[in-house]
Amino acid sequence: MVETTPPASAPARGAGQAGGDPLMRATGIVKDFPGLRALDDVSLDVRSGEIVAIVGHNGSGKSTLVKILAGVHTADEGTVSFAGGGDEATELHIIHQDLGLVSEFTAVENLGVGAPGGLAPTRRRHERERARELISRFGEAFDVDLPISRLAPAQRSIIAIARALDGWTHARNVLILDEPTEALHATEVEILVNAVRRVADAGAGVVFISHRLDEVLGIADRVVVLRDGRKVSDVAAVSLDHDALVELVTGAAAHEEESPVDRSPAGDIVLDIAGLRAPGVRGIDLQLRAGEVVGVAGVLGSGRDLLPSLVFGGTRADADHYWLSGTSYPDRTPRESVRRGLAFVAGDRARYGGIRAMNARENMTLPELGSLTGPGGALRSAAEQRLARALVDRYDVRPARPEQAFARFSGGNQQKIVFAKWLRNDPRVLLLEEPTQGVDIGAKQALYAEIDQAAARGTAVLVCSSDAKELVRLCDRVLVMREGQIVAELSGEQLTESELVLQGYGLARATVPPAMRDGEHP
Ligand SMILES: Nc1ncnc2c1ncn2[C@@H]1O[C@H](COP(=O)(O)OP(=O)(O)OP(=O)(O)O)[C@@H](O)[C@H]1O
Repeated sequence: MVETTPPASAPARGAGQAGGDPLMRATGIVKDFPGLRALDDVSLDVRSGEIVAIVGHNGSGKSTLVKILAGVHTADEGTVSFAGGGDEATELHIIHQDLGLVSEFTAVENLGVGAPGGLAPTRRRHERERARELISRFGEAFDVDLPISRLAPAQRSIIAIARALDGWTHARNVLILDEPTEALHATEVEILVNAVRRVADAGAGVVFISHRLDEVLGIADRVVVLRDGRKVSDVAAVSLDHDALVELVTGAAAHEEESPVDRSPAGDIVLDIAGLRAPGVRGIDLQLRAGEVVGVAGVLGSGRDLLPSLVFGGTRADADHYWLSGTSYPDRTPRESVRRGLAFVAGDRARYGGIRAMNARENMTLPELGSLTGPGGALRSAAEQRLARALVDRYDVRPARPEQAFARFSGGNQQKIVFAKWLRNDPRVLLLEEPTQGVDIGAKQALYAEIDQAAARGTAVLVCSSDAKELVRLCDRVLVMREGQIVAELSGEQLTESELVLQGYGLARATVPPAMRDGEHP
């Protein structure tokens, strides 16, 4: 049993300096799930003023530890304690991977400053202004009256973070952020990191979970590494560099990152769209050829994250024309899109990625069961099981249990299952939104290889990502969006991380997409 015992209060050192007795102390935590020890004798101290990063491969136990600290799970062994008592008791504030927001509510309602609907106009105005002010601390300004399901992932993250920081009665609390930056563009990350640093400087303890190791080294004072449920390292961040951290996470020496593949020239046009329009997207022309990987970059609010769902038919969009494999496809729906060979790995994994109550096997085989059914339409169970087993092995899903419920896999392993589900049928067009979010450094390279191979088999790939490095690694060319329009196209030597960032912010010379030159229309 976990005892949550407030220890004798011991004030921490001055703001901004890690020191004193811990605000939070976990000792000897053990957690077993059926057939699996998720945490094995893990201890963690968090002091006032320090930012502690927890890193580890997918399934290493990070989220389980957070859930135990939060009291969501009960540990089988070990204790968790917090400093202070009464009004001074250290509180724990957590932003989980799924953010814990209500999709149908607006930003104002999610920030808890207004009950949904039914407020007097003056009060509502006041609360709207308050919500705008909270969000503006992150350098952001977006429509606080939209249901947050219509906002970009990064905007939703910002609302969750603003909510967690709002209303603290004293500064010496502990804030845990579980992969808060997965969908954020580099500059958005910087905004968040600065905000988190301010919270620590004011005297809070911060726990930051991320797979982005460079980011971890930039923000953390101390780095705790979990591997297979055990703590293998707990050291000052200054004593680590990228390679040392990779080695601690993977247990193997860091190897050079794969260089981009040399692709054969792209084939015929598979997807040909002109004048795609929807709220936030103002007339986009897009052509994808068989075998090419095209990226979409842009800052928060540029329309970057809207594009895959608009192309897929998950969100309604008008277009002057929309041709798929030479056939007009004016009325798009997700079901029909799948039938016509479109696949969509959505950024919002919790909502669209997988069906939580189904197991991994059912999730992976769901989009296309035709090849697994016999003459009478009955499912050939043995064939389905064989396929599920092969996919679990190929994508290195851990644990390798096709019968385990999707919801019980760690976030990164859920992403591998979603990939396996969409890639297994060689889609004509593969739409990817933040394809490696929550995926650890080893699995990321494996997913990149899968994308390369899909392209080599002739799939046209569209990849929207906040990670410029990822776009440079994966893409033949990258379209840069700003204010709902494509403002540049980068390829060849122009396609660099810095150029993508400059173009995203409109700080570089405009590059006219080749297809728009000389009045030519794609
Ligand atoms: N409710 C559950 N039932 C069974 N197994 C679970 C449950 N929750 C987590 N696990 C397992 O415990 C292990 C640790 O999972 P956890 O979510 O803590 O990993 P993680 O380090 O947060 O991974 P990721 O980086 O992918 O988010 C995994 O093998 C996971 O499948």
